[in-house]
Amino acid sequence: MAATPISLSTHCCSSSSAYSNSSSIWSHQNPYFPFPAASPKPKYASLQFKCNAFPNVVFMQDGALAATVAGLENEAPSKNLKDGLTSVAPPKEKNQIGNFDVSDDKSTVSITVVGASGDLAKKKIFPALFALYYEDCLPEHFTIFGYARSKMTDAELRDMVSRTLTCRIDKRENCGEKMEQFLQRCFYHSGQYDSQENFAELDKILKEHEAGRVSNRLFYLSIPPNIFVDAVKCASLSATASAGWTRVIVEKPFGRDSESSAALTKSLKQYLTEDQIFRIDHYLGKELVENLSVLRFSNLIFEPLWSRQYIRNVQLIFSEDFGTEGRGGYFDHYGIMRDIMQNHLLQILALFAMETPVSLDAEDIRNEKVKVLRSMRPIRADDVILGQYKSHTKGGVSYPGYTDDKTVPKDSLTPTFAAAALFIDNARWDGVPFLMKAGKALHDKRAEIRVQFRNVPGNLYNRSSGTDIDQATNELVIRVQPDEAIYLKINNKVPGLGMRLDQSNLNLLYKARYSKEIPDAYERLLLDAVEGERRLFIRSDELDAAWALFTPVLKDLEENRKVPEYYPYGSRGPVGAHYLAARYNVKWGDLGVDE
Ligand SMILES: NC(=O)C1=CN([C@@H]2O[C@H](COP(=O)(O)OP(=O)(O)OC[C@H]3O[C@@H](n4cnc5c(N)ncnc54)[C@H](OP(=O)(O)O)[C@@H]3O)[C@@H](O)[C@H]2O)C=CC1
Ligand SMILES: O=C1O[C@H](COP(=O)(O)O)[C@@H](O)[C@H](O)[C@H]1O
Repeated sequence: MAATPISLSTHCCSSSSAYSNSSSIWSHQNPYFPFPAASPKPKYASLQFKCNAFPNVVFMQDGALAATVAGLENEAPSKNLKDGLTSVAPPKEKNQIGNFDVSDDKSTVSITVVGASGDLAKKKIFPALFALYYEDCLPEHFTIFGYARSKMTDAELRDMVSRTLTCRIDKRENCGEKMEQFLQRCFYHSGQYDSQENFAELDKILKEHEAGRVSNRLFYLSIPPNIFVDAVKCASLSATASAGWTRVIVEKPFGRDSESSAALTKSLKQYLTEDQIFRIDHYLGKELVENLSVLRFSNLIFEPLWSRQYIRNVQLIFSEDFGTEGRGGYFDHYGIMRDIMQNHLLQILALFAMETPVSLDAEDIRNEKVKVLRSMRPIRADDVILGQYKSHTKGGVSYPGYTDDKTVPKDSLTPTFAAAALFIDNARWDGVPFLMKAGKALHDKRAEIRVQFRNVPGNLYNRSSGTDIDQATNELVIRVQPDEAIYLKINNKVPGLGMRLDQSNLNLLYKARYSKEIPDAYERLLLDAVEGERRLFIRSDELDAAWALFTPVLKDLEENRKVPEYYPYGSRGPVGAHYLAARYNVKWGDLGVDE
């Protein structure tokens, strides 16, 4: 029986006076109190999306997240796709995958991976597509094409895809059988990225596979950025879907500063409308990043505390325990601030700090994110610490330094580590340091958000308990990876007759709570692109705002040839990061005992 999703759209409060010190946070008069006493009946409850990967969660067409309640009937209204298209069959109760009826015989989706012979295609895109297929998330009629200059037959592509299957599905039941079926849908066409003629050949073959159905086409540009525009031009002029939609997923880097990013956007827009461009930031597809808004807007207990009044600082931390191995050539042109901070960490910051959006619709969310980015104070070069890893020998194993990579110039000053202090000059966040730290070749691999709360004023236990309560402020940690978790550090009494305080974690560890594995970010994003759901993709004004923030400081650091602090491969990074944090009275949270 179909399940009825209950809309979780928030009925949001006005928060204009929320930063005053007045009323108790628990009071119903509190302007942050997000739900009216009696929640109105959801406008509609629709089952627009459902596949095996997400059995308890459905996405409404407007992007609203809805929880299913088993046993109730589906009341789904239907809406057609925006950008596009010719009619898609109205939703049915069964076999509905997002905007597609999986058993719809009239339309088809062709996904072309441009740059199919490359690293990202093998490592992420094909495995994600297979996982979606395995979970029955792709429409009934779909075809996958690999396109690149390398000469390959269909059989060779299939062999490559099956050999590089690194996805979470590979140990599952019937994986081999499903893979065989999936591979039968994969084809390859060799061509140049700047040849309209070659794309016209692709178009011809796509048409044969589409067999007269309404064709919808998704091109995934998994190629180096200098050939993005050529490929978009040729795809758009020679291989656009004639009746259905055409969308293009673009991978970062989206330029290396405001100027080059604007030029790229301008060039892309010669051939595509903004609605057709899906700029990927795969961190937005990570489960815990997706969960950030749920945490904030569907729990009463967090949103009232989400401001300068209660939060002392926020830390956004990314570290990898390996270097730029194999990607030094690309990396040296960008550095860690462009590779990680300007996009992944800044996107998380925007989601973390935004005001409550009007709805969960993509445009409403992206509007709020842009406002955060535009409210940010210019980053001072003095508030940035740069580092670069050097070789190190440990336990008889020697690890290379960054400049030992043959594709990196010996005198490169490109930072592989950076820490920075950022501020949002708006009413909610005035004065709260948002500290970012990102590095390669560090001692561990992690990505997390740490929220350190203010001290308890006039704390009764400050002196008598023998605990340094100043050190024991509440901290909320959202661990994006690995071992996805949300935990809250609280102070509690050590059991016994005495009065000694301890700090413990209230811990939601995903692998203990949920038996199903977490889908890879690329699965979610590819599915969203097929669906036309833009919430997790970067709009051009968001991108402009992100570059407007980072370009001046990058220019300053580069023009002044700021020398990075050298840190040994596998270490915790430069000491300068600690001085930077101390300047704002902050201690990095990832150095604690629970780490
Ligand atoms: N790899 C990763 O982990 C990540 C990659 N990205 C981005 O994704 C995109 C693809 O990355 P990745 O797969 O690593 O890239 P690759 O360097 O592996 O390039 C992909 C394909 O593009 C073709 N190609 C490479 N260099 C050139 C060139 N100079 N001129 C024309 N064609 C070329 C090659 O195919 P052929 O010779 O067969 O035509 C190659 O197989 C890039 O934009 C990258 O920045 C983003 C995040 C992570
Ligand atoms: O975009 C990038 O991300 C990866 C890290 O992604 P993750 O999902 O494995 O955490 C990073 O290694 C790479 O340098 C960067 O370009």
